Amino acid sequence: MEAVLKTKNINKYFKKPVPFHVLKDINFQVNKGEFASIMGKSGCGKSTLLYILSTMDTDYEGELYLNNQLITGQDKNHLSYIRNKHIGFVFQFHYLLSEFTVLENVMLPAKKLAEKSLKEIEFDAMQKLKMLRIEHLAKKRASRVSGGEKQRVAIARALINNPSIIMGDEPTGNLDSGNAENVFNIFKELSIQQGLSLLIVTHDQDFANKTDRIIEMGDGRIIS
Ligand SMILES: Nc1ncnc2c1ncn2[C@@H]1O[C@H](COP(=O)(O)OP(=O)(O)OP(=O)(O)O)[C@@H](O)[C@H]1O
Repeated sequence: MEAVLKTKNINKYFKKPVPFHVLKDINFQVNKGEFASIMGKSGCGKSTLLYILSTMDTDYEGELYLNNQLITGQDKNHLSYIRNKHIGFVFQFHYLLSEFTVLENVMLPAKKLAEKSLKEIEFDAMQKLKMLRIEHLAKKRASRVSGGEKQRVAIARALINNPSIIMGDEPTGNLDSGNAENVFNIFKELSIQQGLSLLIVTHDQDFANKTDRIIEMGDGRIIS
């Protein structure tokens, strides 16, 4: 199995307000095309782990690999590049720029990467919007589309640089059941048809049950 993401003995400590061992010996991997979810009680360390896996937090012990490349210890600029190129994020809140159009929002991470011309980026962004069946919204301001549509725009934006993995922190947390199912189906399609890996933190048992694997966390550890 080809690992897209892999951790070796990740441990994390918070020093304040009191010393606290928040993540304990985290060892797992997500394979190419695998759709995995992370579940666990509030406060067990899911967001803290995702913050490390997404390369945002570098203050931990152990090793993190992305596409077999050691990420731990890389400098900030390189981490920012890796994050933008290889990881797509979808959060509970969409974080779209409300005054920008849908198309402009989707184009932003590719503009930041600056590896393609604006014409190419616009073409790619339209392709992603078509894939998510929201191309008719391209010229609308982000503030003018519905909640479910906003989350699909956020997914299109996460996909624009063709990442190896999508990470999500409760991406369906703000959606009604119909829209949540929609997002699940999009993720499933991406994993099957494009071999994209997904690692999604969720409190939604129905959502998790339908993923390929549930990673259960408890008290800072992976328990199953
Ligand atoms: N910056 C911080 N400093 C100190 N303690 C923290 C910090 N961030 C989080 N914690 C603590 O670490 C533990 C894990 O928090 P985390 O946010 O990772 O949990 P979670 O599983 O994502 O919870 P939830 O499901 O409620 O989002 C909690 O006890 C939290 O209070």
